[in-house]
Amino acid sequence: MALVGKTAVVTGAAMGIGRALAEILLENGAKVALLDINEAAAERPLQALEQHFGAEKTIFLKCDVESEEQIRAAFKKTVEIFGGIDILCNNAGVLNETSWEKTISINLMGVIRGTYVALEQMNQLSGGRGGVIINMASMAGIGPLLSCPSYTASKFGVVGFTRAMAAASEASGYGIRFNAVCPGFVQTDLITNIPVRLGQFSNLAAATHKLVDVMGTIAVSDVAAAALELLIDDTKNGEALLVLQSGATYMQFPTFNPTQNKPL
Ligand SMILES: NC(=O)C1=CN([C@@H]2O[C@H](COP(=O)(O)OP(=O)(O)OC[C@H]3O[C@@H](n4cnc5c(N)ncnc54)[C@H](O)[C@@H]3O)[C@@H](O)[C@H]2O)C=CC1
Ligand SMILES: CC/C=C\C[C@H](O)/C=C/C=C\C=C\C=C\C(=O)[C@@H](O)C/C=C\CCC(=O)O
Repeated sequence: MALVGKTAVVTGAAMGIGRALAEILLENGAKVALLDINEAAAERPLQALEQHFGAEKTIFLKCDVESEEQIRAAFKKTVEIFGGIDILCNNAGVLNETSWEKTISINLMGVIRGTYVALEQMNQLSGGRGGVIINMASMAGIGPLLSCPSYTASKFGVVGFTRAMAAASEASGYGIRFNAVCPGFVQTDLITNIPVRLGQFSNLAAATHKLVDVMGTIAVSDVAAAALELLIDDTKNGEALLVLQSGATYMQFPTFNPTQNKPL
């Protein structure tokens, strides 16, 4: 899908990966609604994006992805201003093993909430224009990160939800592609203060720091470039794209023969 003239919504867009997603979408000709719970953090990046791409191309909407009401209001405003929604990047996420219910509510339920509300606007079966939904998972959605079981569960959930929605969309004719991005460690605020974020698993902080050292970190622009590939390539649906220092790799998952219930 060419992005010129399209409208995108990015959650958690005030900083980090979300901000980079907004930037690459604008660079490729889309209009972008930046949604975030943190209005103050969005102020400067928004000014910079407005200066660079034009004030008419961006809008900031305060929105907590834990609230279906706020998501619906933000999407409605986006449609009023930009005329529709073609792309949703469910990106907002936290790492907090102490408030693990919140981690699940934002990282997994936030993706599901955002998707279901977006379907109201995007689903071709209900008058929408179709499009693409990108969900920000993690390498911890492919293999377990020992120091963050709840975070890992949230990201496994995001990968599973994305793949199931992709199949549902194809079978039903929503006209929407669904893909997940699974980055390794990325240079953002989320990988600071790791011991505090790990809560009862803070004894595993050293092992996690060691993994960061071994794997290295990637830049937010690497993640945005991977997301762009999934957005523009119309053949991609139900993919989980692992993004590491060594490059991006499409994950292979086992397939099952439903009649024999064993791996093909
Ligand atoms: N930094 C990393 O190493 C990796 C991050 N990810 C994922 O990428 C996504 C973005 O993370 P980063 O940019 O690294 O984090 P970040 O902490 O730099 O940015 C997260 C953004 O989400 C916003 N946010 C948090 N809770 C929210 C809520 N309830 N509603 C709306 N916005 C909310 C924050 O205000 C912030 O602007 C997350 O889903 C994260 O799990 C995935 C793999 C690696
Ligand atoms: C503290 C957590 C910070 C950020 C979370 C973020 O989403 C990044 C996750 C990055 C890595 C995920 C690792 C997943 C590990 C696994 O799959 C393990 O089962 C395998 C462990 C190591 C493989 C790497 C290696 O040593 O070659």
